[in-house]
Order: sequence, then structure tokens, then C-alpha cells
Amino acid sequence: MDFKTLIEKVSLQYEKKLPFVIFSKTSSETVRCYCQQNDNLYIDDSLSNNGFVLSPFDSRLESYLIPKNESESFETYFKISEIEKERVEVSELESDRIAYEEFISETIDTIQKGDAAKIVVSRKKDFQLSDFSIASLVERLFSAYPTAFRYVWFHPKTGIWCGATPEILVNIEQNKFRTMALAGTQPYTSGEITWRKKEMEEQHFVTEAILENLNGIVNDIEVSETRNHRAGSLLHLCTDISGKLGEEEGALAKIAWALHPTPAICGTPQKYARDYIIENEGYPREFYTGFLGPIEEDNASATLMVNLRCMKIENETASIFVGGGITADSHPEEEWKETQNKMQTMLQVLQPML
Ligand SMILES: C=C(O[C@H]1C=CC=C(C(=O)O)[C@@H]1O)C(=O)O
Repeated sequence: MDFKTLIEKVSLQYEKKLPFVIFSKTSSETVRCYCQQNDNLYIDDSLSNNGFVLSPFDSRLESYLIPKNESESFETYFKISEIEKERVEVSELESDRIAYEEFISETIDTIQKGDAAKIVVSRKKDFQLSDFSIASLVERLFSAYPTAFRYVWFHPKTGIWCGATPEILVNIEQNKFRTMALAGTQPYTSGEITWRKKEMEEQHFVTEAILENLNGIVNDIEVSETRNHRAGSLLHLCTDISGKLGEEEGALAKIAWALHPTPAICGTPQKYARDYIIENEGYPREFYTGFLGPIEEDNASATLMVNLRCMKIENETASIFVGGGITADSHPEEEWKETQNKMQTMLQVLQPML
């Protein structure tokens, strides 16, 4: 089956209002797809069944699964085609900017009072689509960000969720696991790269918290040098963390629930930051900054990614979710600009449909 036929399959599935997920792992040209054969909503927090999981930011809420054994699965090779990507100009209300910057200032005050070291706050912006097609969405998304993990998920009860994320929550392959501490953002340029103290500190919080949360769960942890990690037109700081798993069952669930929500998308201390976000952000994140990905071989192999650079599409409206890590040294105007830059990742996919 070729990519075109696969797109026809998912388009038909969407027309019939049946769940599907189509995805391609980081830097892979293999596209895989599960087309569920009924419209049940499978709830599964165990992370032990084969299929594709979609889990929300608030870990007290349910995770959903498109089970492999209830789906037809397909796989194909896909030749990346060059798509034009130009910055999409967005008109934003002055009142929205002021409200967001005030929210950032309040968050900085909270941090300066000593209640938290870092809190990741975000916003959601809606775009009316005039010419939406699932085929065009899949084609553009998969071509635009070949080095990201790309997915389009549809279930009649959740709507479409899709994204191109750079961040691994946990990857397990043959008794080895990998995760990463990703934080700090600047626009990508080919020139010399320098990071400010604020970004280095922000990223350091993430590495430290991940190592602390993994303590006692995995053995032989290796921590890489911190490196630059490009995500489309953005650049992040990243530390790779890897290690070996013991013989016991259920390592995937243990690691994923120990790490999620990481300080890359929530904050430190975790519970304070989570409650602050839920109480103050003013909208429910749903699956944004949750995690998603395939679980295979009875969870001996899995790639769970943090749901970043993503959007939800429902009733011809695309909601794009964007945020940033706030520390005592953050500046509200810069944080607003950062969300505008991050919004471009999905806007460039949507461009012809706006
Ligand atoms: C919360 C987001 O990004 C996180 C991941 C990488 C860098 C981030 C930052 O620089 O603030 C955020 O922690 C988002 O893209 O919506």
C-alpha cells in the first residue's frame, strides 16, 4: 500500500466517524496507521495493551487507547515532499496579549514568593478553518516536520488531535529505556547559538526532576551532555537520559507515571504546579502536554511522546495550544512572543485551510 492509499483509508474512516490514528516516529519515513473497526472509546491507564495511547495532562483523568486487536493496521513508506512554509501572520487581540502577560506576571510573583521554582503556563488560540480536509492535514503535517514524531488521532468522542512533537516522555526497546529533559526555547538561526542563564536553569530543573523521579525505578542511568535540539523553526536545550530495565513486568507504566507530568510541561514542585495550572490557566488543557504513542510487543517496545506543538480540530475550528516555562527571571513580553513562535508550527500545517 502506498501513502496515497493510506490517506484514502483514513479519509474514509473519518467520513464513517470511526476512530483511527496515523503516525510516524521521529525522523522515520515509515508511516503506520490503526483503523479501529468500531466506535467504542477504550479507556486504559495500564499502558500494558498493544495499540496507540492518548493520555491527558491531568493524570487523574482517563487515558484512551486505539487497541491493535480491534483495528486494521497498515504500514507504508513515505517520501517526504517539500512543502512551502512561510510565517503565517496572525492578528491577535491586544486584550488577549495583555491578559496573558498579566497571567505571566502573576505566575512570576508566585514563584518569587517561593511557592514554586518553575511553572509552565500556556494558552489556546482558535482558528476558523474555511477549507478543511483530513487528507491535506495528514499530507502537510507528515511532510512539514520530518524530524519530529507526527501523528493525527481521531475519535468521534475526542475530535481530531494532531501534532509534531520533539519531546520523548519514554522510549522502551529491548530492556533499554530513553527519556529526555527538554526546555529553553529560541528561534532557530544558522548563526552562533548562545543560551541565557534563565533557559539553562529552566532546563536544569527538568533534568534534575527526571533523575529524581527515576530513582529506584531504573538502573544504570546515563546522562548525556546538554545539547541543542532543533524542532522546526525553534531550538531547545536537551539532555538525553537512558538506562537499563530490570526483569520485572510493567516498567513502561512505572516510568511513564513517575515522569508525567514532567517539569518541561508542568513545573516544580509537580503537584503545586499542576494545581496552579488547573486553577489559573482558564481553559482545560485536555490532551495538550499529555502523552501519546504506540505500545507494542506487550509493552516490551513503546514510544510515548509528550503532546507538544499540537492542536485539536473539531467543528471546522482548530485550537492551537502553546506554552512556556516560567521561572523567577522570565519576562512577560518574551513569553508572549515565544507562544507566538510556537504557534507557527501548527499554523504552517494549516496554512491552505485557513
Ligand atoms: C510547553 C511547551 O514547551 C515546553 C517544551 C520545550 C520548551 C519549553 C520552554 O522553553 O518553555 C516548554 O517547557 C510548548 O511548546 O507548548
